[in-house]
Amino acid sequence: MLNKKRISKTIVRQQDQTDCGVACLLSLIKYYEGDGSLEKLRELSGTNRQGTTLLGLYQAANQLGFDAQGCEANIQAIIDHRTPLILHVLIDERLEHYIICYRYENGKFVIGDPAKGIYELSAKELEAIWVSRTCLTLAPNDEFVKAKAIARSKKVWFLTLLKEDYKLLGISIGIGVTMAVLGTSMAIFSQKLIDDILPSNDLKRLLTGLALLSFLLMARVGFSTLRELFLIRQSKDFNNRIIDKFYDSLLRLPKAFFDTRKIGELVARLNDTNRIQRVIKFLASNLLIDILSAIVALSFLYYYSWKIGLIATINLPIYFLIIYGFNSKIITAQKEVMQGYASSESHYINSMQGIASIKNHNGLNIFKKLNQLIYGNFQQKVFDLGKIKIRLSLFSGIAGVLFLIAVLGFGSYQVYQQAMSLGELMAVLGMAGTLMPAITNLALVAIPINEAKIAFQRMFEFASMQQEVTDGTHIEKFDSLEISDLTFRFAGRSRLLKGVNMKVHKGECVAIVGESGSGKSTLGQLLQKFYQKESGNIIVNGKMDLDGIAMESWRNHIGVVSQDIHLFNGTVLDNILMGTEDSVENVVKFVQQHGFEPFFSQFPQGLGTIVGEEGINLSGGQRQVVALARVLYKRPQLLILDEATAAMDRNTEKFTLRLLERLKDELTVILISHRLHTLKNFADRIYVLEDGKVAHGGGHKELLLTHNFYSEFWQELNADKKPTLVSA
Ligand SMILES: Nc1ncnc2c1ncn2[C@@H]1O[C@H](COP(=O)(O)OP(=O)(O)OP(=O)(O)O)[C@@H](O)[C@H]1O
Repeated sequence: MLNKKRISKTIVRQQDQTDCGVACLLSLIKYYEGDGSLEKLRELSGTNRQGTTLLGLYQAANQLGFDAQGCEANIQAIIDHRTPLILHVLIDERLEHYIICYRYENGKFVIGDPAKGIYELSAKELEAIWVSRTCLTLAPNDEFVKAKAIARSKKVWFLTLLKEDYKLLGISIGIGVTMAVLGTSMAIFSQKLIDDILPSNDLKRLLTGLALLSFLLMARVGFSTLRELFLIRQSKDFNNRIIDKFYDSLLRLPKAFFDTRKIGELVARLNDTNRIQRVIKFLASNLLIDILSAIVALSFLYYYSWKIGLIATINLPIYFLIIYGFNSKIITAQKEVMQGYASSESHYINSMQGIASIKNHNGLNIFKKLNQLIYGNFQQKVFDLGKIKIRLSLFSGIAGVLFLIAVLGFGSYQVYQQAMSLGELMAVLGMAGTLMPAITNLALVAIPINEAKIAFQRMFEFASMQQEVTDGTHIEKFDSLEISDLTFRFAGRSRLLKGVNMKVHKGECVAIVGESGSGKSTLGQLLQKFYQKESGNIIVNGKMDLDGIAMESWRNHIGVVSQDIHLFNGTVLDNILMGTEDSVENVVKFVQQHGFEPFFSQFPQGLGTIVGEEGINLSGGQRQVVALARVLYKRPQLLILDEATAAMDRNTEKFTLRLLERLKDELTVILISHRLHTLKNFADRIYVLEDGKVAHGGGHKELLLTHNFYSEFWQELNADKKPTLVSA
């Protein structure tokens, strides 16, 4: 029998239309008691704005510990298949969608639909929408990680973050306990004052009592200040530590992670760490005091009147029931607020970065409207959460008032009956006055805890991702690189490189040319170890596979100037040094020796000119010159230039090529370029990338003998140069 309860508990709803595939996969992960997030699955499956391919789902499932298989099947095969599978269907004859078919039972298919939930379909109904007849079967294998194991590692991660704070937190908790006890002194004193001191007419007793009370209250103020001090110190240390750890984990994630993320979302998550700290502080400062205040106050209530104590005890579960009812609503609303915040942050960054395109396209109004929509949506979520919180406070507030009235009413009755003194009534009211806010705070504690839980969850999601593999063999120098039968595909995409073969030796310059989108830059990125190849070999120095070489060692030997040059905030000098400790004189010497001086002297303050967001904007060509100086200063042995001269004027490009020619003995160059005319005299070999393979390779003359992308260029150029008859 199919466990429908388990299905309805584990089905994950899609966040938008493109998520249906990953939502199906996540539902099945949860169905098999695992855990995960849409975020992670999106990355593993290469989900983008068009959605997820079945191939992407297959790849993600296999990486997550499933034995997955994509197949074509028919209805009978699904009836016979007794475990859940994902079907690719067509809704309303046009919309591609994924659903889960859990099982065929009692003449119907039990369907889990990330858009609509759980329902049943007859064979005929399913046949009508399952047009492609493709499906993904999956069964968890030994590598499948159960949710419990994930929760354990989450806990360990969190505790390691908090470990160094135990002492400070312990001290502030200790102070908190003392404060909770001292907090009762006022109530006790009021009882003594009314029942004993005032009737005795003894001024000395009154003064002694007041002095004692002043001392206790002062001590409370002193302790409170001290505790605040400890807590802000803990805040500072914890925030530094958590951001340091999180930022470090982020930087160590593979490049593929950043390809699919919006910067705003990442920044929002970094800011989320503050929420966690706020809650730790709140818990350490308020929670324990509230618990202790409640216990102490309740004990005193029992001490003065067991009946009033009982009234209080009965009242407590009411609060917790109220909170329990609100819990899931708050969690969902809070998640949405955070998501809304991340989206609006991302929208700001995106629009600021693309300000030129917005202006050129007269897109101000559209972006303004978009902002109203995105930010409005965020504020609506904040409003919705606020409404839930207000409802919660309202109910708990009403329960509080009812409780106080009950205590006052019953206490007054006791005084009428002379079962209680007036002073005791005052003390009881005082105690009830401390008990109520403490209980209300405890009842509301679910909110910050949930907030921190979500923030932690969002942070852990990134921090726990597989980082770049950095270890391996160190190499002393670079001699040669040989690529054979290299294949590669981006997650969920068809194969981009289908068996690339090429080689380059020390002192050589090879060029890679081909149409846009043929995979040249991707090949360059594979050489930078940004992505994992699918198959084939990249052999370094004739013996070592690139995969086995330590990341740091490899990156020490290579230098890259890529299509998108990023200059960091700081001076030109800072950008050349990139954190290396060296004297300015040495950099100046380097700049002079390499002939960069005329370029940098054009900048207002030469090497000291501030570039990047806070300084002047350099032209595209100037940026490329700075990037070239930066990479050569690193003294790489293998230089990868990806359209590195594309923005330069003819003279600057000539300077660059001459400089590289000069350095050729100590430098191997891989040049990815569309500037084919430059290659004739510069490149020792030219590889033409076509349909994922090196279709042609050789020197300039050799390539001109066959028909290819490179020879076509020269043919057209020569044709253009032929004299034409000018009609009179
Ligand atoms: N991170 C990515 N995820 C998925 N697909 C990608 C990613 N990066 C690039 N692609 C795709 O891979 C293909 C090859 O891109 P690549 O940048 O390597 O081409 P290219 O030959 O260098 O093009 P160009 O000459 O225009 O620079 C393109 O279709 C591109 O859309």
